[in-house]
Amino acid sequence: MPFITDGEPKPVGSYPNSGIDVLIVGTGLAGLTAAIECVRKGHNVRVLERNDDINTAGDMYFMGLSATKFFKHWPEMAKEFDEISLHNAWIETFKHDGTRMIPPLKVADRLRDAGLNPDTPPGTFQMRPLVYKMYVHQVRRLGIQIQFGKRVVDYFEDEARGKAGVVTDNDERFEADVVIAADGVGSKSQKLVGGQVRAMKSGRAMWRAAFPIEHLDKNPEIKEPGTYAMTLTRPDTMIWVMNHDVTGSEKESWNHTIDADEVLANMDKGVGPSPWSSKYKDLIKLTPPNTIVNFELFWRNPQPKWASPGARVVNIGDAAHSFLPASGNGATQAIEDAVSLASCLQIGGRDNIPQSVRAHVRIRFIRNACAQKLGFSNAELLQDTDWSQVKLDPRKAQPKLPAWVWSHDPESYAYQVYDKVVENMKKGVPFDKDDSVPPNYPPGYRYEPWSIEQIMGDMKAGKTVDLGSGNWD
Ligand SMILES: Cc1cc2nc3c(=O)[nH]c(=O)nc-3n(C[C@H](O)[C@H](O)[C@H](O)COP(=O)(O)OP(=O)(O)OC[C@H]3O[C@@H](n4cnc5c(N)ncnc54)[C@H](O)[C@@H]3O)c2cc1C
Repeated sequence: MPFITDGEPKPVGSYPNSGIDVLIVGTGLAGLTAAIECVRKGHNVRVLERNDDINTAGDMYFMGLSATKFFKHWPEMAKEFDEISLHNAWIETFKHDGTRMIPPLKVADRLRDAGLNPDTPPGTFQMRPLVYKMYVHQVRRLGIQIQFGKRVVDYFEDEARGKAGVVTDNDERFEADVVIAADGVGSKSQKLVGGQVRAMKSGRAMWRAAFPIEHLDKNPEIKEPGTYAMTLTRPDTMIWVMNHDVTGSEKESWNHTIDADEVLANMDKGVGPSPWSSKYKDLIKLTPPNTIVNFELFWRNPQPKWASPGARVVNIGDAAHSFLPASGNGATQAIEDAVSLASCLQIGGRDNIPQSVRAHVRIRFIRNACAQKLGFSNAELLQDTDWSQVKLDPRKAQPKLPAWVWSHDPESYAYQVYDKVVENMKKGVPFDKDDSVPPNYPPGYRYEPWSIEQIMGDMKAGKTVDLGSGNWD
């Protein structure tokens, strides 16, 4: 079985050994961040992954500033992130029929116009394969042990012995002081942890593809950057994303590809807005085979149960809370979770693992529920843009990227509030009445359970998404 072990572990700003054995399931962004940060916090880390290798597939996602703050501890990673990031990018916005709605503007100028510092943007669009490779390089440098081909089918905990563990499909058992379930949507830990929520069909899906830019050489007109609405053009890669109504062939899987002909036939049938510009169709025709992912979008309500009864198994990332891919927060919140949990475990130490796990969940839940709601409202905005308004005011097509999301530092926040959170837990203060802890969610917000059914009901009645109390800007 392959291990990644050829590195020399020298984390910057590292902590002494905590004696805490951590077992991580999953090598998504959540699992790999947890592995890297747990090493720095002095924990002993082992990682299990069901696949035979790290899956560097995918196209693009939005990486929020808050998720990159921990790079300051990892200079090689920070350097690589800078190298793979687009500098001097510019954006223009087109309608599906090819009409230009917002003229081209340098991203830096757009940020300056919004009163933001272009050197520290709220986040950047990144290519998943490049970010993943950057993570893999860091994992290698640290010599973190990843055991591939280990499909976890069950989780358990033994409170008396202070241990938790997993069982694989080959009946192998792995144990540790704490197990981090970073195994994505539909985590196998749900049987033990509870908190399973129903996945609701949204009726929507996305065609998305990333491929080498040379494929566009056959049609130079299409190669012009910025010809399409939802595209990212990099020097070597072309990426496009189109939202559409379900056609019957989509799946919630990043490996589920379909033919270009199917996309074109559906466009001709009037799936999604029409008429589509012929330029979009030409782009699809040039997309190489086995490249277009047809990803079905599911909604899941927020749920606060992320830890097992004895708090020795804890969900992070998509395993705890899923985001719509268009909401721009799934990767960011997954990384924040990992950084927060590694920190809480360090603060509490080996004798207080369940307390630290519960404090971490309390620190993260309301923030995530708010980010999910914001993401939902942003995704709806992208989908149902009122173009007549956009012509008048480009900000109408702009997703909200408020300071409470991007300015957050999940590591320093955990150190700032941990003691107070634990004190309030001990006093029995409910998590949604914890006014003595500074918020990491919209200032002034008071958490109230909400559901997607409610939001959809409001939207069908012509109301805008009610985000709730507090300052969400
Ligand atoms: C191949 C792939 C491509 C993606 N591409 C994009 C994209 O282009 N754009 C975008 O916005 N989002 C994409 N995502 C989703 C995005 O990465 C996540 O939503 C987000 O980063 C949260 O990550 P996560 O680590 O919580 O979950 P995930 O990224 O889903 O990672 C979960 C990991 O756990 C492993 N795993 C699952 N079940 C088990 C099990 N039973 N036993 C052992 N291991 C298990 C999986 O193989 C995977 O490595 C992609 C995800 C994947 C897996």
